[in-house]
Amino acid sequence: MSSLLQGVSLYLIGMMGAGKTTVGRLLAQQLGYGFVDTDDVITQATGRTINQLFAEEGEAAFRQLESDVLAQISAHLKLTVATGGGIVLRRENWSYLRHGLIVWLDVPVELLYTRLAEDTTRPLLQDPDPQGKLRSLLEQRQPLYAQADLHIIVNEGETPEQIANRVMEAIPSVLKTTASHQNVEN
Ligand SMILES: Nc1ncnc2c1ncn2[C@@H]1O[C@H](COP(=O)(O)OP(=O)(O)O)[C@@H](O)[C@H]1O
Ligand SMILES: O=C(O)C1=C[C@@H](OP(=O)(O)O)[C@@H](O)[C@H](O)C1
Ligand SMILES: [Mg+2]
Repeated sequence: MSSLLQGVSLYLIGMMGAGKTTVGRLLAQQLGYGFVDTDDVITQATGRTINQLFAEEGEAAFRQLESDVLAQISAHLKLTVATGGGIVLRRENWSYLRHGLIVWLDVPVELLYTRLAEDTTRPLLQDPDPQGKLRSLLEQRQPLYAQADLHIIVNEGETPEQIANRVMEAIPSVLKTTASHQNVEN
């Protein structure tokens, strides 16, 4: 598979709780790729948590850091990149994501909510109605996530391993589509 990909990196996008970090690690192992999580790079570089950054600097400053980090990551091949759920919001980020194959992990809001109900590390969910917040964020972002190369609809009860396997199985179909597009256009 990694020879088929020819070193092209994978970028996982999707909502908070979709499993980008968890599934991304597994995919990196399976592909023999490096693994990078944009949130981890930001917290390591700043020495602050995502909660602290949102509280002390604001979301706009966080988004700028996120774009800067993504720009640097996109210079590398052979990575599986777990992004933060809001990476799709900035147009400039798409030019970096397009360096690789973009995979949308699409998880129903009810499932996201059960996964994140006890979680305190996502500042945007520190809201009186976290499920409603997830719903409105998804409504806003869905058309952006839909620009991914690969759309993986995750079902309840599917393990991270099963999801990673489905991504692996789906990759050749996207590469084939890309190649046939090129044939038509050239
Ligand atoms: N397929 C899955 N089934 C059950 N729980 C999962 C699954 N994938 C991820 N999780 C859990 O959901 C939470 C969010 O996962 P995470 O990988 O951090 O998502 P993201 O990076 O997309 O926000 C974590 O507690 C993780 O263990
Ligand atoms: O959806 C978002 O806007 C965010 C998602 C988080 O990452 P995960 O998607 O890994 O939870 C993190 O970047 C930050 O809390 C903002
Ligand atoms: Mg994550």
